Amino acid sequence: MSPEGISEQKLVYGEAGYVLEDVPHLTDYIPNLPTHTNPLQDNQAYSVVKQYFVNMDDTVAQKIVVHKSSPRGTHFRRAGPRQRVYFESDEVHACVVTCGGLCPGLNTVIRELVCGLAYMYGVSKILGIEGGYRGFYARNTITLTPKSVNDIHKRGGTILGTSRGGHDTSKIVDSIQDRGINQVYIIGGDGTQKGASVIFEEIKRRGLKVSVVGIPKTIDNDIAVIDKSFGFDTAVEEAQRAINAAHVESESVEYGIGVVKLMGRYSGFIAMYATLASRDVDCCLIPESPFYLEGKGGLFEFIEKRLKENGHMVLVVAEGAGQELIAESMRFMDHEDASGNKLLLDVGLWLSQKIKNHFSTKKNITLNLKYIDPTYMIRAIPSNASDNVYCTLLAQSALHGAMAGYTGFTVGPVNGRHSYIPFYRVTETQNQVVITDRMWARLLSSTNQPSFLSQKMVEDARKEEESPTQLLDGEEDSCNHNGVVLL
Ligand SMILES: Nc1ncnc2c1ncn2[C@@H]1O[C@H](COP(=O)(O)OP(=O)(O)OP(=O)(O)O)[C@@H](O)[C@H]1O
Ligand SMILES: O=P(O)(O)OC[C@H]1O[C@](O)(CO)[C@@H](O)[C@@H]1O
Ligand SMILES: [Mg+2]
Repeated sequence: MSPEGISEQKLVYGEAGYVLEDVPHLTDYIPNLPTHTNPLQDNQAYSVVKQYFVNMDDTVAQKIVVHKSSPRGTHFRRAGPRQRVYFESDEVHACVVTCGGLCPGLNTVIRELVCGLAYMYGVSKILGIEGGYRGFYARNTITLTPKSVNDIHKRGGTILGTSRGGHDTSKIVDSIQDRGINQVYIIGGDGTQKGASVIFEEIKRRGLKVSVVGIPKTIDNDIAVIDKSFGFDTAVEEAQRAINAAHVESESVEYGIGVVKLMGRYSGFIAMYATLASRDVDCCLIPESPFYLEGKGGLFEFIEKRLKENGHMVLVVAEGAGQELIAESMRFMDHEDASGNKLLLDVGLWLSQKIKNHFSTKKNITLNLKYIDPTYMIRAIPSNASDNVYCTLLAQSALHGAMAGYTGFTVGPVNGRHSYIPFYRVTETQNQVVITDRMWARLLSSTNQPSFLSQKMVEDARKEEESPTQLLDGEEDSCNHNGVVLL
């Protein structure tokens, strides 16, 4: 064990710099566990599929842009059903919990976990834990069956309820142990995955035959390593309605400005992709890219220019953008939510006021500014078709992993292939937009907005581009940070 009580990393080295960052297995701490034939072997739907079972040696490369002489680098265990399983169908007692903020697709993941366990593995004991982590010890449970979850994917939110805070590891593990649960499916964001990791450590310390599986959820797309998180596509699509409204409003009046606030506490992915998708946005502001209002190259100057050119403009701002500017101009209150996440000040309202004041006092222009905040409306809708498919794959990959005896892992696509990733890899950093990367450059050239970067930042970024190793790393970052859609 490392000093923090976290298990040692399971690293397997191969030739030419190959490294497998493997996930824990129940047999790591419970020797001589019996295995069983995978029931899928006799399942009509699967028995005809060639090579249905994943080869034990299959791994997924984290870096796919490589140079001739570069080492092969980090790999993760490929997700999918295994020939042998470590649970018999009637032995499984699974539970599902949802934690953190809402996200389109939560109900789809719950549904597919229940249906997958029941239809593929013949599991009949599945519990829903109500109200997030604290529900393990403070709330009732719900029995989940394929019938009871049949049409929940058509609803937004989570049928189980969710919460922030309330993670009491020993009470949670006591509850798991007392109820005889042996597969725990935990759906949630970065905080939730940290919580899942300590639950796994405690289960391992107690020597319990319990698989702990994390399914990454966050509308912000800020979970590291995986290509993108479920609900993100739905959010980008739904954001178009708000942007369209802002565009219609602003172009219908004199000096019209539409300001749209989108979610993204630390990462501006929704704002960036919604802007790129729309083409009606004149300026996108995200937490990763500092901006300034006054003076040459500032936001006010750009707004004035666009208004002169087009008579109207649309501005998209991620909720975490410009927080340091707001803090400077207001009495800053450093508040946190129950999980310790920083509570943000409303950048949309603040910015709208600042823009209106500037033009009325300094330019003698009365703007027609409409501020639209669709954030919770976007988060509360059901997932779209592509997210539904994605949620299904996530759920199925998760339960195949648990049945195969893997534990202490998060499931997710890495370069398009579903993989089992150790908890520490998804919790050690947050996924953010890299503003010296090509995707942000694409956005800047699409909106033709200023970069707001100082000369020094531009020079530093250029130096990085000129170094071949840096370039390689940068390319890889693009893949993981910007999702599977990179060209
Ligand atoms: N370091 C941690 N250790 C144990 N539990 C944690 C930790 N961080 C957060 N949690 C627990 O995880 C749950 C969810 O955390 P949080 O509210 O930060 O949401 P999240 O999972 O990050 O999702 P999102 O931020 O995308 O809405 C909470 O119940 C919280 O107590
Ligand atoms: O649900 P709450 O506590 O209002 O939190 C809102 C936050 O949750 C997120 O939607 C992430 O789940 C962020 O985008 C947002 O800042
Ligand atoms: Mg979080």
